Amino acid sequence: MPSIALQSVSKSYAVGPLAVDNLDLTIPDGSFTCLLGPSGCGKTTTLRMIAGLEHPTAGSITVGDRVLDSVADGTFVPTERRGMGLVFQNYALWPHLTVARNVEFGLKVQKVPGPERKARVEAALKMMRIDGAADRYPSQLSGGQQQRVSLARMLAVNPSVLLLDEPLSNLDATLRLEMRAELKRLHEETGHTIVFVTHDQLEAMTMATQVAVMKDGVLQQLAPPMDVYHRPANTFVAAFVGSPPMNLAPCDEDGTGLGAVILHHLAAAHPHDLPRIHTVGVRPEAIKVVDADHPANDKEWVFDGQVRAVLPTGAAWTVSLTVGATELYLVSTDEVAATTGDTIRCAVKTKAVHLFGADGNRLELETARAEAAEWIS
Ligand SMILES: Nc1ncnc2c1ncn2[C@@H]1O[C@H](COP(=O)(O)OP(=O)(O)OP(=O)(O)O)[C@@H](O)[C@H]1O
Repeated sequence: MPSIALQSVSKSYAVGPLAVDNLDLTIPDGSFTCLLGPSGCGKTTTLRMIAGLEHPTAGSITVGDRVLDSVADGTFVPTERRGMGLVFQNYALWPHLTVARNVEFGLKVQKVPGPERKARVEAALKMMRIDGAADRYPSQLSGGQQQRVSLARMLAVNPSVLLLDEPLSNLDATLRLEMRAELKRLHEETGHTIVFVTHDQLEAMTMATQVAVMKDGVLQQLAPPMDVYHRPANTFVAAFVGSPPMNLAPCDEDGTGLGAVILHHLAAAHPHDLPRIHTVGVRPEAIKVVDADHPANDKEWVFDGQVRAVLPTGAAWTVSLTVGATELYLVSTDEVAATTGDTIRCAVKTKAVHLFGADGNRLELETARAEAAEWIS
């Protein structure tokens, strides 16, 4: 199936602000696209519009040359003719059918012959590790098991586009991890196009080939997960993706706050980069604990922080520390042998510092430098 393209798509309901605001989004064939954002940002509405369960109030949705929706010329292709498989949070299993019959249902509609139907039902149940419950009814299953049945039902039909709305939300942590791996493997094996709604950044980071980060109905960034992480488009994305989130420090005008201190350091390293930078950001893992006599230098921002708490997670140490009036988090994979109240010396590579302008948008060092040159002249 060719790419799905949403062009200038908006959606308003009778009450409230725009649920989706002028969205341009291309979902390439074979991609695993995660719609990521906090509750109410318009993810589900976007998915439902792709599915044909909701009408856009402006814009168009196309698949290659085929128009699925166009507000301008009144085109609307109903859900069942879009060839997409749907799994929503609320399972929608038939209560009077057993698990196996639920999974079989779509295949019957497609008139798949009996023996093939049986084989496909068995394979889908096995893949979702729910084959032991084939003869039970949905009311006899836990929420997580029901979620797996609805995934199995969709997989059995084998649609070329899978639309999934938080399909793993009711699973426990172990199963969730397994299912992520399963879905990722499935995607790599089948080459299906997957659109996956989640508010869980880890889920998006681990599975997606591209992540669409949304806030208040507006697309904030569309990029591969590593780009979203390493080059967040703005302070919202920087703070939303990552756990603990990126440390953000405003560069207050009186020059006393942490942001200003970092900026001062950057200015020493890059004398013309000062103006336009409003906020600086540092990922927790970019802060390294160094020896107490580690010297200041122009490649790193070196500072002393007071330890508020050391939080070992087993694989790493998360440290909450204060630097002046600012609280920071650092994450270290080496043991941090410090306790509350200790002073530790830390270093951050200058190139690991993220810069944001007054509008919250990312500034590349080169851009900042060019703007500074313009500002100075
Ligand atoms: N049927 C509806 N009528 C009125 N407003 C709605 C309706 N459905 C959604 N909204 C509003 O549209 C906005 C976007 O909702 P949507 O469900 O798409 O967000 P979401 O990002 O999927 O949130 P969640 O993660 O909580 O499901 C919200 O402000 C919501 O209140």
